[in-house]
Amino acid sequence: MFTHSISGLFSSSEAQEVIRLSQRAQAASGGLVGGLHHHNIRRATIAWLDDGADAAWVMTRIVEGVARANRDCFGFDIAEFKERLQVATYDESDTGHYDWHSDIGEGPLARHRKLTIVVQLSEGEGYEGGALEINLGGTMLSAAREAGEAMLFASFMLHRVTPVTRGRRYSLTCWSHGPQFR
Ligand SMILES: O=C(O)CCC(=O)C(=O)O
Ligand SMILES: [Fe+2]
Repeated sequence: MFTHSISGLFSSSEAQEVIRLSQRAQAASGGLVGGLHHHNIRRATIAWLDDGADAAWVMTRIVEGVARANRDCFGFDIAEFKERLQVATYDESDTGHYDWHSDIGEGPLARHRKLTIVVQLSEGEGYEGGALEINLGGTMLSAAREAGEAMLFASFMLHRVTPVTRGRRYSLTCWSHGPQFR
């Protein structure tokens, strides 16, 4: 299997705190970091968590979760975390979504992505739609919706976020890197 979930990687108050840190990062940069992706494939606002002292615990928790899951389940050759933590906001106002895609791409970083981890930051009752789905080739796996739940999958797997039809969904995404799959 190329997917694995971790229940309660963050508590719901920790998830709230991550949202707060991302809003502060965005305010500090005049809202321009990452910015708004507004096209047919993806409609979301992106912020990157700075690695200042009060956000360092977030990365530590992610690295621990990924390392444990990789040891127990994936066994991938993972060497580094080369990208900052991404907080995405999908809003009802523009039916935020992310169509089917793989996280492995042409770029110097995207080429070396091995494992993707996505953490739910919003409470599942706070929005409708906005489901993170992973295509297992015929069957679909829906990620748990409670705040703090983590879903990990091989970065080459197709996944999507269905349109948010009510409320707002925040998610935290991080990629780990290593030698290209072969
Ligand atoms: O927000 C999510 O649940 C998924 C984000 C994602 O797939 C990505 O940033 O590549
Ligand atoms: Fe993705």
